[in-house]
Amino acid sequence: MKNLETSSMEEPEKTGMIDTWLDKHSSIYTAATRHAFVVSIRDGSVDLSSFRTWLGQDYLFVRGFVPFVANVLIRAGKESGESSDMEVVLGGLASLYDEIEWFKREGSKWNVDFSTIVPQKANQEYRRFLEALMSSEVKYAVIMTAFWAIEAVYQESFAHCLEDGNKTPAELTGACHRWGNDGFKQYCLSVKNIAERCLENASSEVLAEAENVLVRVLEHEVAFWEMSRGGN
Ligand SMILES: Cc1ncc(CN)c(N)n1
Repeated sequence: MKNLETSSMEEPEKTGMIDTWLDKHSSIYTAATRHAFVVSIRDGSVDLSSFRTWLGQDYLFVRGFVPFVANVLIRAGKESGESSDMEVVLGGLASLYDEIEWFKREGSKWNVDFSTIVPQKANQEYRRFLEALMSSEVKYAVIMTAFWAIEAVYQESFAHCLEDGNKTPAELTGACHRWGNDGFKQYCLSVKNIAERCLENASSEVLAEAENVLVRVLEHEVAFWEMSRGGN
């Protein structure tokens, strides 16, 4: 299985449309990447029943995310015009196999029986949104922007739980390393650079759609954290 932690090449950060949009929508971006649930992991006050809720719901989310990434992969092969896009997305897709195995191990560790878990409203709505994005009507630049945002929120959030001064409980650092490691950060940067390259040549309609989709992803991420914090 491809290991994102060791295989990513260092990519330079470029400033483009996405950073402009993140500045413009900074309050929802901060709400998604510094949510109270994430901050509670970092400061050690996390309610473990919330963590268990997140674990079960995210397992279901990731199973729905696999076909979404597979769709991105097909489109990278057909529509991108850059052969390296496919490798970047393929690396992400391959790592989802490990991610599902990791969830199963965590499920046993935390006594979360995934077979009995029903997706909550925020999860269902997020997955419906992903399904809509898989339509062939949605432009490659738009789906790439969404793909980047989905991955980047987890990267930023969990990296925050590992930054200096954290009191993240030892039993939760595995989750934080899964998305907070440098390889995942570089992979997110590769996806961002693909999205930026596509946005450079996009029409104003496509740019408006990509901006809207970016904000919608952030809203879904906030709702997902909120749902997790609700516990049960
Ligand atoms: C809700 C959510 N968003 C993003 C990711 C990162 N793939 C995730 N696992 N779950």
